[in-house]
Amino acid sequence: MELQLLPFSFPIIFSTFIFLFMVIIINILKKRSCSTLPPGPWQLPFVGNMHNLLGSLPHHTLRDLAKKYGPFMYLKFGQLPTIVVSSQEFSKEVMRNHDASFASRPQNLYSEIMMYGSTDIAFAPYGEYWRQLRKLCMQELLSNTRVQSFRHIREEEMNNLIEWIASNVGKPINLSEKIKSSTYGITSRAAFGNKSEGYEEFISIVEQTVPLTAGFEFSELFPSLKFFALISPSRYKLERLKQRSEKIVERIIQEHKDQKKKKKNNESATHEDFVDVLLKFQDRSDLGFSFTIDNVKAVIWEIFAAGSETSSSAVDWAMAEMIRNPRVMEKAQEEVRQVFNKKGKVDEAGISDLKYLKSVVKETLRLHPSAPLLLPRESSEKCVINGYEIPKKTRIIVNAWTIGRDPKYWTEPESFMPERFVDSNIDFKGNNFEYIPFGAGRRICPGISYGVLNIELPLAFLLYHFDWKLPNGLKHEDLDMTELFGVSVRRKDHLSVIPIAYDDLSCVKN
Ligand code: HEM
Repeated sequence: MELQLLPFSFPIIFSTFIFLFMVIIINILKKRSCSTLPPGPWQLPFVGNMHNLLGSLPHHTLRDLAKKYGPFMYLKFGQLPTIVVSSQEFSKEVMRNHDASFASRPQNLYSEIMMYGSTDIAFAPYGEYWRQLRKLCMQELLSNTRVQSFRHIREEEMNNLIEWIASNVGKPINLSEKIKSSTYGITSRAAFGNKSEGYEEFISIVEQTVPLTAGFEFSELFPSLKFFALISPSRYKLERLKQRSEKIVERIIQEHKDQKKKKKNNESATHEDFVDVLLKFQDRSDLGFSFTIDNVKAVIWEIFAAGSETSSSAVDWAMAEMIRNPRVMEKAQEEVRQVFNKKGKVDEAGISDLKYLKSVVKETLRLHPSAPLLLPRESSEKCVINGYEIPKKTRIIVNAWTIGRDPKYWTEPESFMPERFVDSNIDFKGNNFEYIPFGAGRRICPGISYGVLNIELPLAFLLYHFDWKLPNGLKHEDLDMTELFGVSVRRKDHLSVIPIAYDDLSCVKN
């Protein structure tokens, strides 16, 4: 079968190469005719599969290029003109001084398919729809009151996790898997009210879409070659995943509608989940913008994906870093135990007293920002920065990972030293441009409080109840910290560890 195809496929491959060669030459000529662009490599045609072809992750490769061309670098991803920002100074230019010009996002295959034509918050183009939807999200979904209303869910899920670990004391466990399923459990209950049927499948769909969210697919890098977009295997994969996720979301929405009919009007609104809230706003004429059932589905999907993957990978990194740095682990445990020993159990009320643990979380997000290249932005108008003219529709990538490790701003940048944050005013709210794990400006992450609580609380539980050992005599300094590519960067290996009980665990055994 394969041999029969060979005579046909050779001319196709050959003509594709000739065509790509022509595209590259045209691009070189175009670039040379414009002298106002920042310096940079003329072309990076295969950046989409950069991690496979060059054996390097995009944020690493972009850092190496920035060392050569500077922190405000121009390059082309295929046909896409792109600026890569790798310094505090230029990230401030883009996300504060010229924030309005760079507040849009490029659309991609993922946002077109999974986000119902980019009608979620993260991919919606900058404009009235995004503004209204973001306001709704900030006031109704991710407000402090709403985040607090999920406290019992977080504590219950954490107690379940501790109970499971308690039954496996002294044995190696896959902590990464357990952290992930607890975090998804919290988001699932906050979003849907329970771990509804199909929730495991929903998680698996999110995981399969993660590598496709970055918009680095071949067909996306050459948008004028429309044929490639039509036959793209990613399109086919995403369409199939969407069909599966849509069935689950539709069933959840129907269950909520049925429950609402049964509920009496005066029933408490304090236990509203995200789906309840979003359905209240669907098709409302007084909303000032059209919010259809497809838009509801896009936001549900987004909150589920954004709300779990980011926090669970941060907990995983924090545990791995502390296991590699026993001094930090001991100090963090001492603090957690001092705060909660009187109560004999961890609860959310005490989290605000964990000054050192909060610094551990900040340090984790400095070295391992969940989204190392943030989410790409796109210029909505021509704009001049540092004398360079950035044309409309240029893609902007901010390399938060590189900035977080730059020796200009950080002493011993590669070391895990939470102390650097202890008496420092630097935070992640978008005011310190050398530290931007949640981005900055108009499009800064709206889920900071929700996300950070979902990192701090699990860590407090894990550190309070257990000491941790590596299995098979593995030394702490040998723990592998290799990253796995995706829009959210996880550790490549699962964290396999042995829990040793610190207390009698009576609080979770009851
Ligand atoms: C550790 C946790 C998290 C990290 C590190 C993180 C990081 C980010 C980053 C870097 C961006 C892009 C910001 C920019 O372009 O300037 C972003 C956007 C976004 N995040 Fe998060 N995030 C986290 C948790 C969450 C959670 C829990 C939610 C929701 C439940 C969420 C929802 C969103 C949304 C909707 C956007 C798009 C905002 C917009 O475009 O207007 N994130 N996040």
